[in-house]
Amino acid sequence: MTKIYNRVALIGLGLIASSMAWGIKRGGLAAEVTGYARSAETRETAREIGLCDQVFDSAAEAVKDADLVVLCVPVGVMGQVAAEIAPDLKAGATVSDVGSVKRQVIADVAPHLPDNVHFVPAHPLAGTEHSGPTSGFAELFDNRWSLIVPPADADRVAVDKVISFWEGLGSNVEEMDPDHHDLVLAVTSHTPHLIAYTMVGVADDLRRVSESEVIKYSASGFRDFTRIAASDPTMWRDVFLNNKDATLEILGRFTEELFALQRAIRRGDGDHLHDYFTRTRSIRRGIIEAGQDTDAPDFGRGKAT
Ligand SMILES: NC(=O)C1=CN([C@@H]2O[C@H](COP(=O)(O)OP(=O)(O)OC[C@H]3O[C@@H](n4cnc5c(N)ncnc54)[C@H](O)[C@@H]3O)[C@@H](O)[C@H]2O)C=CC1
Ligand SMILES: O=C(O)C(=O)Cc1ccc(O)cc1
Repeated sequence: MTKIYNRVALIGLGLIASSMAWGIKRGGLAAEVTGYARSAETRETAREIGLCDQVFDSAAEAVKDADLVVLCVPVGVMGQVAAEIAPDLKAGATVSDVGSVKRQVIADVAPHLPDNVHFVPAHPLAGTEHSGPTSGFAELFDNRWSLIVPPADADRVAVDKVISFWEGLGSNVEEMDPDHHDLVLAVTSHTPHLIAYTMVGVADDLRRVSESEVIKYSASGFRDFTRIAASDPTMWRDVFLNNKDATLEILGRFTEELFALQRAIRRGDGDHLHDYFTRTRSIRRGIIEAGQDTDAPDFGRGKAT
């Protein structure tokens, strides 16, 4: 049990905040956790399940006396929430967030914060397709990366405390610059989500294949697509609207490659397809052999041909 903060305030009580609340309890990372969510129903549920020590009816009350305030709302409303809490932040407090996009969130939040608080944005690379206060679990961040994205002039002590906090929640932590974060996430998370949404939409449009067949006969790839495409629409709308440049860049490259593969299929160019798939297979194997896939214990090992 390592107490890092006296009072932590969680604003927005969905999947990530509820996982943090349970994880804070598990690790003894704070003496007290307070919470606030916009909807009265969410606040009531949070009270019923004992998610926080206190759930307040306003964000201002929840952040009073908090040493760490974490914004756990969709990225499109981060700025609005920062403006709401700014007058009530304790001097010397740290404000952080868990948004999936960093450059726009920093641009939206930073101008509202008083000079006497620290701003240390973060992003846990862990989640599920579920949302809301009952969807969280303490183990969500175990052995997953959390990226810390501090401004260049950030207070080192404040940054190190946020790092210890995420380590206490079970994460492996690395620091990253906001633009690079947004490009990496556009490749590894945002564009893949859009592709999953599209593929499930295509299957839904194709009336010759019934819905029950889609589920019944789906091999694991498509099953994963349907899981991902069940993610929260508000959260993902905000991700794309706020990481426009990087996702458009990656989508542009994706569609070019897709057209090239489409042409190879039409022309019967098996060499193109085989070369392409050989290259992509070696990327996956390289990641696993380098021991960088924290999720894949043995998968694929010893099968190199
Ligand atoms: N779901 C995931 O897999 C991951 C999500 N994130 C990021 O974490 C953040 C939260 O996502 P989730 O917990 O999944 O969402 P969620 O939908 O489960 O929870 C969001 C919460 O914010 C509240 N909220 C919305 N607007 C608000 C406002 N204006 N003021 C106060 N509360 C408000 C909602 O009532 C809800 O309690 C997002 O920024 C998302 O990009 C980061 C990593 C993974
Ligand atoms: O559920 C999944 O597969 C995810 O990809 C979870 C996720 C969603 C959004 C993030 O910003 C980080 C992780």
